[in-house]
Amino acid sequence: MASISEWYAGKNVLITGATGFMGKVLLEKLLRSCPDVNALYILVRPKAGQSMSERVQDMMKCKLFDRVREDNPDFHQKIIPISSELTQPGLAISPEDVQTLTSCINIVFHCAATIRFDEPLKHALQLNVIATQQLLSLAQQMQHLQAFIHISTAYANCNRRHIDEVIYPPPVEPKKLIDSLEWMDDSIIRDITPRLIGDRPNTYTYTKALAECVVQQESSKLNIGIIRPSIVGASWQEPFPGWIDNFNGPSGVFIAAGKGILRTMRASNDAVADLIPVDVVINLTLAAGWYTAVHRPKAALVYNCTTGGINPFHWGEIEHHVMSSFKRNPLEQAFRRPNANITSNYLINQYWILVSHKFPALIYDLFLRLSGQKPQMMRIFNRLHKAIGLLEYFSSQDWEWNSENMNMLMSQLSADDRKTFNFDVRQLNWPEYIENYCIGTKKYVLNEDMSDIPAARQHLRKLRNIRYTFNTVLLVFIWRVFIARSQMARNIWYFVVSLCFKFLSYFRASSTLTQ
Ligand SMILES: CCCCCCCCCCCCCCCCCC(=O)SCCNC(=O)CCNC(=O)[C@H](O)C(C)(C)COP(=O)(O)OP(=O)(O)OC[C@H]1O[C@@H](n2cnc3c(N)ncnc32)[C@H](O)[C@@H]1OP(=O)(O)O
Ligand SMILES: NC(=O)C1=CN([C@@H]2O[C@H](COP(=O)(O)OP(=O)(O)OC[C@H]3O[C@@H](n4cnc5c(N)ncnc54)[C@H](OP(=O)(O)O)[C@@H]3O)[C@@H](O)[C@H]2O)C=CC1
Repeated sequence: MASISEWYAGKNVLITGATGFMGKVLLEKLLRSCPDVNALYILVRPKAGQSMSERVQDMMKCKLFDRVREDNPDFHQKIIPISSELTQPGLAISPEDVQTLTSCINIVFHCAATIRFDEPLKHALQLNVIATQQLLSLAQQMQHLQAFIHISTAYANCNRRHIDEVIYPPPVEPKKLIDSLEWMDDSIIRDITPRLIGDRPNTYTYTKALAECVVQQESSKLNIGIIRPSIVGASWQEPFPGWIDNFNGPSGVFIAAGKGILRTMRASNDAVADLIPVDVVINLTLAAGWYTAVHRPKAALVYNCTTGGINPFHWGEIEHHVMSSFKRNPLEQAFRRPNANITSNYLINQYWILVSHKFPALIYDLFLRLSGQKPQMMRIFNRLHKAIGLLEYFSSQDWEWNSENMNMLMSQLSADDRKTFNFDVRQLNWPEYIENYCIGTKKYVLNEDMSDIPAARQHLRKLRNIRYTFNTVLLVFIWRVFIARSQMARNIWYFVVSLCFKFLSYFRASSTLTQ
């Protein structure tokens, strides 16, 4: 049987969400490990004042593509951008482009989605469900399509504790919901959203569950695979360790902790931190594409792409390794020395928020005001509290995912494919991975130079000295206030001083005796 790379040779691939975190890694891996792939069609929209082509050109300059660039400087010729806005009717693809896609595409990878946890329901539905439906309709017109791979999330069914590799009945029939939301006013939708999402934490997980149902409805007409990654983190090995380009999920938390801003967060020390490296997800996705096309399973196969059941690691351990990594490789211009702690106790967390977040922010903003600058720390903390508030649901509990299909797929690969498209997370060394992850946030998200580490360490030493001085001054001040106001404090003070004095005289006496 042909290897995975051989199978992709000569194929035309369609990717949605190629400008996103996972889409970019998918594009890079295809170009690097399947060099004979014919063309990669990517659906892209203009954004933030940049045209589609400018965006694609910028993307290809990204460091992520360095290895591909080395192997093949003309790699960009294989990438064919197609203008598309997924929230528009017909995905806003021109009739000529529809014609091209329907006549040549062999495999579709659907990565695009809104992953924001606070997305208004109507928009999340539009992008995560309706766009998926429209893409499936387009796929049905593709004359040479062999597989359709949909990227879902392991948390689509996070209202269950144990999650099998099956598509669960949707919370509501997607079509009915789409029809009803069409005529509803935004304010009404906002009001009924909590009732609709029920025991799911946000519109993201809710609409991803509906999208799976929409995909299943088409599974009799197409060869479909569904990938459900858990919390996707920096790359483990490919194209280089620690590659990450965004603040989503744990990355923003790590950065905030590394900068010394985040000191406390609600999370359970013993809960499994189901992180999965992005390269593992992409390798599995490409292998699943190959398997779906070659073996044509009768029903859509779901792959829970998780680590918890295979090589578990816990939030408490993550906290420890993140902190020690940022102490060894500090971020530049930290606000305070990195020292974040997680707790599952609401009241303790609130106490530390007050003492370690709000109080220092207030003092710093006061300092900024007095020095004629605009206060900003309180604003940063308010945003941070909003973000971590949305993540706490996922860090305070754990889930069990069955990952039999991932194991089955691994058993189907040749020894060479298992190396080239490695998704065996049993080999993942967590401390090493977390170290590279933290360094990756520094290098690729914050664009900090590793040569600045000595200066960053020096800055941390300065912060430590400021803290010691501040604590000493505070202690002396509080004590002075007490001594001035309370006879009892004065008595304690004299007692402690006389005790120290006696202790010292005793030592002096005993040392003169021994001479
Ligand atoms: C050491 C302790 C260790 C303890 C560990 C505990 C860790 C727990 C982590 C648990 C993670 C669980 C994730 C669960 C995932 C489900 C997986 C998925 O399926 S789906 C995948 C998971 N999906 C997600 O993770 C999505 C979650 N994110 C959201 O929903 C929204 O970003 C938001 C509501 C948090 C903020 O909305 P809003 O206020 O409107 O702000 P915007 O978004 O518009 O961003 C504005 C600017 O700020 C930037 N920036 C953003 N975040 C941070 C940050 N933390 N910091 C700094 N900066 C940040 C951002 O880049 C942007 O910059 P620019 O472009 O302007 O230059
Ligand atoms: N990151 C994670 O932790 C996890 C992600 N997933 C799933 O993986 C997939 C990819 O996630 P990730 O790469 O992290 O997400 P990103 O937010 O990084 O990327 C989303 C992609 O979708 C595109 N997109 C969004 N809206 C539109 C639109 N209206 N029209 C055209 N394109 C649009 C974005 O394009 P643009 O650049 O133009 O905005 C971008 O390319 C998603 O389906 C997500 O649900 C699953 C589990 C975990």
